Amino acid sequence: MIDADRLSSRIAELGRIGALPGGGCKRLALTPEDAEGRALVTGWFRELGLEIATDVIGNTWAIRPGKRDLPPVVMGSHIDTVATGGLYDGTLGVLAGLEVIESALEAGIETDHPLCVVFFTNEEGARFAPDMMGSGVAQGALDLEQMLASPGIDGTTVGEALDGIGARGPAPAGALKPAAYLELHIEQGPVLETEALQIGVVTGVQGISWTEFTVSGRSAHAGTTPMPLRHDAGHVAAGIAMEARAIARDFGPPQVATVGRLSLSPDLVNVVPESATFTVDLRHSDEDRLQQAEARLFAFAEEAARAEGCTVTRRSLARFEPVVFDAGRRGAGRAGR
Ligand SMILES: NC(=O)NCCC(=O)O
Repeated sequence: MIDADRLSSRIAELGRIGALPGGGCKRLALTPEDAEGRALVTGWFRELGLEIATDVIGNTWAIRPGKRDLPPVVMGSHIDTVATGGLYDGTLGVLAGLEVIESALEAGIETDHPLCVVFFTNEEGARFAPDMMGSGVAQGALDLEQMLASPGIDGTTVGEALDGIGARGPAPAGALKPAAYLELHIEQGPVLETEALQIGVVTGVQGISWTEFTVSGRSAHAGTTPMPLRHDAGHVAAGIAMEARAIARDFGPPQVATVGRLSLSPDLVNVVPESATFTVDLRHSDEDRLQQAEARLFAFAEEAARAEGCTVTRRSLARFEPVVFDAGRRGAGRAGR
């Protein structure tokens, strides 16, 4: 039996780090708050006498040895949050993994495979793109050097931020080789709750496409510049944002589209913007549909910029193909219901 009270109290204690006044918390990756969270969780690993390791991108894991020389069954998630994060997002997966190990230790249960709990660095991608960075590096899906050079929203690179909080470890990327990976995660959307379901087995991960657009036009006086003579970067950005929404509408579920960041320059009430930088997050569980959504958006952006006498450039911040989870593991989840 796991100790649900111990699990809840750990979730609450971790949630006090970076707590927001109205509830929830903010522990952006590799900030001092993240460092405090890492220290707390690693302290719990240490109290159980587990073998702790940290790799070059700050992924940290703890192992309870198994009876046989086999790769570990890994449980975990992340402890970084977005700027308006919930208490359970990521932390549940890490602390539930810890709880499984502690309960097994208390009950004297020995397993063939080692049991491992891990927290991956920058899974949220809120400070540094892309998301799922630590696990991507661990699995060889993302290049370590490129990720270390990735600039954050404040200009600091991942490498600098890792060193800033002393989170860079000696273990090489890919040192953690799981036999299987299990993650308990709070639902990140409202569907289970709307349908009054307690729990679901996740079937896969959406394909993710993050693009940063920069539109360049010409600043001009808002009062005296006739509309046909404008090269309004803000107008083009607004059109592209509307098109992203139209794509989601036309494609239908599960296509989703989000403009999460947008900044105009010079960002003044009475000046036509000379530049606009913004992001579009497109997701779909089918790779062909995702590519079609990207193609439509990119073509629209070119045309919208041209029509306004502006130019547009784009930069890919994240691109992951959809993943379908292992059928055997999913079936095991259903059998246990
Ligand atoms: N909470 C969480 O696991 N986030 C993944 C990042 C994303 O969905 O962009």
